[in-house]
Amino acid sequence: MNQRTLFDKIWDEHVVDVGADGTTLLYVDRHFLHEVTSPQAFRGLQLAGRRPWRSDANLAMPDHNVPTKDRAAHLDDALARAQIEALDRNCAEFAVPLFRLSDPRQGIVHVSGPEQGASLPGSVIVCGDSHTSTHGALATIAHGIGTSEVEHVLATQTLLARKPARMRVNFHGVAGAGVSAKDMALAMIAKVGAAGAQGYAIEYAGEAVRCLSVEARMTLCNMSIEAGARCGMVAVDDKTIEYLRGRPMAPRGESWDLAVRTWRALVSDHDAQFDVEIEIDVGMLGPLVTWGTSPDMVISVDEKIPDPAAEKDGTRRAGMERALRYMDLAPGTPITDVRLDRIFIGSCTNSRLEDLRAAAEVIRGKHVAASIRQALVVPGSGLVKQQAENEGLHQLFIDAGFEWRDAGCSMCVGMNADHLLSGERCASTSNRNFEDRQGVGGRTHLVSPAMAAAAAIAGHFVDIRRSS
Ligand SMILES: CC(C)[C@H](C(=O)O)[C@@H](O)C(=O)O
Ligand code: SF4
Repeated sequence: MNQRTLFDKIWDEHVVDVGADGTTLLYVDRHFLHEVTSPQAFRGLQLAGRRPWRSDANLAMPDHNVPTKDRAAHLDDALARAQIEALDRNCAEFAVPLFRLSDPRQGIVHVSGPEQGASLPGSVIVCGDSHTSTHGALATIAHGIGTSEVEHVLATQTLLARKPARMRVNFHGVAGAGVSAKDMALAMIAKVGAAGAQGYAIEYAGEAVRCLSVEARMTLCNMSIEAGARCGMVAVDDKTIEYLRGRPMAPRGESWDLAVRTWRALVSDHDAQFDVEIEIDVGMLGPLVTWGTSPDMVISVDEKIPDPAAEKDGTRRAGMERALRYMDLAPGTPITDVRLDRIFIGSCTNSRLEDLRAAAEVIRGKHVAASIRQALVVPGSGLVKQQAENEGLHQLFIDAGFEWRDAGCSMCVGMNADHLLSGERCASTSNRNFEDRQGVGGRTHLVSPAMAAAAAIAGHFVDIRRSS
C-alpha cells in the first residue's frame, strides 16, 4: 500500500480541484483574522457585494496593535484605533465571530485559537499572518496567507496552493536542564538555515518531540517560518487528544468519540517517504541565544560571539559583519558578558501558561537588576493571564519588578506603545530578531522564557544550567 506522510493525508482530504500546472484548490476548515491584514479583504468583499462562504469557519480578534495596559482609556493611537474599530464593524457586518478587546478570550490569534479548541487535528488552517504555522502542533496544515488570499478564503472557503515538498526534522535524545522547545526551534533553524526549508512542509518527529507538551510543540511549530518553511506540524498522540478534550470549540459527546477515532490516523505511515530528513540530538544542545539579525545567527549561552574572519564564504562573512555592527557586538565576547536594557516575555512563540511558569520559576524571590530599564510580561491571551493570576504567577513577576500586562503581540513587533528605543538591547522570547523589529534601531536577542527571566535578574545573559 502507498505509504503517506501526515502532510499528504491532510492535503489529500482537502483537494477540491487540481489545475493542469499542479495548482490545487484547497478547502480551508478554519480561517483566523486579525486587525492588521483583514481591512482590505473585507473592503474587497464589500465592493464585490459578496458574503463569507461559511461565517462560522472564521474567528477574528485584534492582537497586533492593541494596548497592553489601561486598554479602555488608551486607544489613543489613531491607526490602531481605526484598525480595531474596523475589525469590530467588519465582523458585525459579515457575521464573523469576534473576540473583542474587552473579551477575556481575546489574545494573540495563535494563542487564543488553539486555546479555544478552534484548531482541530486534520484541518487546513490559514490566517493573514506568517506564524499561523503554530497551529501545526495539533496535526494541521497551518500557514500564513496574504491579504488578497484572506479575501479569497472569506468569499470561497478555499485557497489556491501548490504542494510543498516534505521535510522531517527528527529530534533524538533527552533534552538537558535549561533546554526548551525554544532552543530546539533555534537549533533547527541554525541547522537548516533561515531560508533552508523554503518550499517545504516540515513534520517534527522523534522521541524529544513526543516528550514535549502540546504548548511546547506550538513553540516549535511557530518558528517553522523562520527556517522559510511553508508550515510545521506534529502528529497526533495522546497529548494532542488530552489537550483538546473539553475545549469550548472542540467536538462533544458522540462527535468527540468519532473525531478522536479519525484523529488517531493522523500520523505519517511507517514507511512514508520524505524529500529531506534532518537529525538533531537534543542531548547536545545548551540554552541558546541569538547574537545577530537573523534567527539562525545563534550560539549556546556558554559560547562567544563568532568572528566573521573565520567565515570562508564571502557573502556570509559580509552578513555577519553587518549584523555585528547593527548589534554593536565584538567577535570573541562571551555572550554572558552582554548587558541588556529590556526584557520581553511574550509573543505567539512563548506566552502560554507553561512559558510564564518557566519564567516565574527562575525569578521567584529575586529582583530585576537595577540596570534593566523595563521587564515586560505579556500573556498570550486574556485566559492565560487569568490562569496565571489564579496560580499567583503575576505576584511573583510584580514583586520581582516586572510589568504585568494585558494580552497582545506587544514588543514582539512594536506596533503598539511597547517598543525598543534606538540602540536598546532586549532579551526577547519572540521569534524574529531582524533589524528594527522591536523598534527602530532596537537590538533583539531571541531566547527561551527561562533564559529571558534569568537575564532580567542578572542584567546580562546567564547560563541557567549553572545559576540557581
Ligand atoms: C503583521 C503580520 C502580517 C506579521 C506576520 O505575518 O508575521 C506579524 O505577525 C509578524 O510577526 O511580523
Ligand atoms: S506575537 Fe509577534 S510573531 Fe506572533 S503574530 Fe504577533 S507580531 Fe507576529
